[in-house]
Amino acid sequence: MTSDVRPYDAVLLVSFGGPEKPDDVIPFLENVTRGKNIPRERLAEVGEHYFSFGGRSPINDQNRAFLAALREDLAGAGIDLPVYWGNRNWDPYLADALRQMADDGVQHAACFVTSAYSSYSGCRQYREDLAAALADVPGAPVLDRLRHYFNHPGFVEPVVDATLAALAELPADSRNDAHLVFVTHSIPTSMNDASGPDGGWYVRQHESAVAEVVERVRQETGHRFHSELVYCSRSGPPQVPWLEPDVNDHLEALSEQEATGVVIVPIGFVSDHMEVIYDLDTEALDTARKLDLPAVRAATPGVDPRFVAVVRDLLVERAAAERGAEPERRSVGELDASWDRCAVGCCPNPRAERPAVAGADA
Ligand SMILES: CC1=C(CCC(=O)O)c2cc3nc(cc4[nH]c(cc5[nH]c(cc1n2)c(C)c5CCC(=O)O)c(CCC(=O)O)c4C)C(CCC(=O)O)=C3C
Ligand SMILES: [Fe+2]
Repeated sequence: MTSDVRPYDAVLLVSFGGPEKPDDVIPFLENVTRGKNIPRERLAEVGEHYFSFGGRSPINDQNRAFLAALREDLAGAGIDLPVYWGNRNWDPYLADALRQMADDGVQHAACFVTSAYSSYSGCRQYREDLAAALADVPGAPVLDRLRHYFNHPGFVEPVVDATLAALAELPADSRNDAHLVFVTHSIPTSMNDASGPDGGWYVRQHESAVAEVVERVRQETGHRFHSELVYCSRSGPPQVPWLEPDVNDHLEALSEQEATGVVIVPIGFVSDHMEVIYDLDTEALDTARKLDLPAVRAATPGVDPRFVAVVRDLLVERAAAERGAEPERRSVGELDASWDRCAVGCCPNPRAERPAVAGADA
């Protein structure tokens, strides 16, 4: 039975954090954008996205649900480990979680980050913020980071099922020529060019996940759908190039090409973040409506039991590797299972170097 998790004595869920009431919105945005080159107009605009949902991001509730499901999953597999939760940008902060862990005598924790892909924003920035939190907390545990899971079957399978379910919701006569529009968070092209150990991994990992979902949808439906990888939530000054096309521009192009319908698959997001409920459900679906283009947004993995079990699989896998074994590393598609420790210089900070945990140099 694969329940040996030595040397780990805790799991830490590491996430972004989000505001929970209107008064939180501005301080949260200040936390996110400190030291970043984000125009004031963009900040005001993003603030309005949060205010239009009552000043409350869905992300913390998503993480609470994930924590509950994860505790149940581990207990069900006979793994008796405490699970903690800390965010980069909002309460409960990473340092709060580490303080609690130190008080509880935790010595060696495995971190699961709610970002599936490699980039400075999705990887090293979390590792830096964990290092900064460690520096604030005497007696905090040693931290390892569980590997990227964009190509773990427990992530890919829920996305496939969600895509099939969304396809079934399209009007029957628009289904066969529908496009699968895979969406992820845009980042500066320079950040993609530098992502992973030798560059380009952010897009490469997405393309591999997309290809695998499209192939599995073909196996299920007997039909290879048109598909594209596009982007949402661009920020930064207009003269700085970010990954394109934007999902709204892409929908317009599809409409001009007389596409019959689209399924919007938020492949870059593990749960319903503000980007999903605003940038996709509010803005992109509105664009599609104006274009008279039938569109359905596919669900995110959220608390799908297969996705929750990814944490356990990676925990058991990494624990075995730390004990010197050679565990099976599950992955699907053309890329191998991702690395356990990021190489020195992996996903570099575009501004200034800061200490980071859990790298090859740790
Ligand atoms: C790759 C990536 C992910 C996915 C990986 C991961 O999940 O971590 C992600 C997630 C998220 N981004 C989020 C929110 C924001 N991101 C911003 C700004 C930025 N994101 C960037 C990239 C990413 N972001 C970048 C390059 C910037 C520019 C500033 C900078 O260089 O850092 C801003 C500032 C305003 C704006 O400029 O839009 C906000 C408010 C939330 C919370 C949502 C909620 O509340 O539900 C989540 C999960
Ligand atoms: Fe990295």
